[in-house]
Amino acid sequence: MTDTATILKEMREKAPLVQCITNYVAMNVAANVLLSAGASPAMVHCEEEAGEFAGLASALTVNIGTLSPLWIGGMKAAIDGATAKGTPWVFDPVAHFATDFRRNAARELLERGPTILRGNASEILAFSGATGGGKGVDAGDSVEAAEETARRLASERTMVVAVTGENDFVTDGTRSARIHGGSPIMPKVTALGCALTCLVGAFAGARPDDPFSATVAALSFYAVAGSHAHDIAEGPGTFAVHFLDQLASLTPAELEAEARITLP
Ligand SMILES: Nc1ncnc2c1ncn2[C@@H]1O[C@H](COP(=O)(O)OP(=O)(O)OP(=O)(O)O)[C@@H](O)[C@H]1O
Ligand SMILES: Cc1ncsc1CCO
Ligand SMILES: [Mg+2]
Repeated sequence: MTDTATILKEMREKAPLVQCITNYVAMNVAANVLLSAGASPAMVHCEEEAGEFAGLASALTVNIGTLSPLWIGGMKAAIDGATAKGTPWVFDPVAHFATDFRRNAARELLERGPTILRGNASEILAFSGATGGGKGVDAGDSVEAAEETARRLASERTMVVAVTGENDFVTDGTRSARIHGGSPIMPKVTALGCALTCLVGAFAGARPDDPFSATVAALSFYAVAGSHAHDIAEGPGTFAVHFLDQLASLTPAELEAEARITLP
C-alpha cells in the first residue's frame, strides 16, 4: 500500500480525538467531515478548559474565521496545552490580511509554532507582505503564486505549509508535493477549507512523527472524495451531501488507485 492509503487506514483505526477551535460557520460542517472520515471531533474553545482539553486530544486545530478577543485566550491556552504534550496543531489563518485585529492575532499564533499551516493561496501569499487578490475569506490568487512564500515559511519556521485551490501544494521546505483533483464546486460550499484544516489535524494525529506525509494523505483523500462527489452532484447543495458520503465510503484501496500526487 502507498503511504497515503496506509495513513488513511491508520487514521480510521485510531479515530483520533481532534480538538477543533474553528469558526461559527464551520463548526457543524467540520464536525460532520471528521465523523464521516472516521475521526472524533470536539469543538472546545473557552479559555477555562481549552488547555486541559488539549492534553486529551491527538491533535488541535485553530481557525480565526469568526475571531473575538475571548477566543484568542482559548486558542493560546489550547496551543500551550498541545505543545506541552508534543501534540501536533494546525493553524488556519482565515482572511488574516483583512484587518489589523486579525493580522495581529495571526502573527501571535504563528509565533507559537504550528506543526502545519493550511490556507488558501491568498492567505499564504499575504504572509509575504503581498496584498494579493483575496476577497475576505475567499481566495483570489493562484496556488502557484503562493508556492515560493509557502516554501520560505516552511523552512524558516520548521513547519509544513499547505496551500489549497484548484491544485494543492504541500511543502516542509525540503520535500514538496502537488495534489490534483477535487471539484470547482468545493469553493462554492462554505467552510470546506476550514473543515479540511480539521481533517489535516486528524491525519496528523494518526502520524504525529510525519506531518508532511499526513498532510499529503489528508489532501489526497479530500481531493478523491471531491472528484467522486462532483460526478454525482447537481450543484453545491447536493455536493455537500454526496461529499460526506464519499468521505465515509472511500476505501484505502480506492485512494491508492485514484490519488493524483506529483512531485514538483
Ligand atoms: N477550483 C477547484 N478545483 C478543485 N478543487 C478545489 C478548487 N478550489 C478549491 N478546491 C478544493 O477545495 C478545498 C478547500 O480549499 P479552498 O482553497 O477553497 O479553502 P478555503 O478558501 O480556506 O475555504 P473556506 O474558507 O471556504 O473554508 C481544498 O480541498 C481544495 O483542493
Ligand atoms: C463565510 C465565513 N466568514 C467567516 S469564516 C467563514 C467560513 C469560510 O472561511
Ligand atoms: Mg479558509
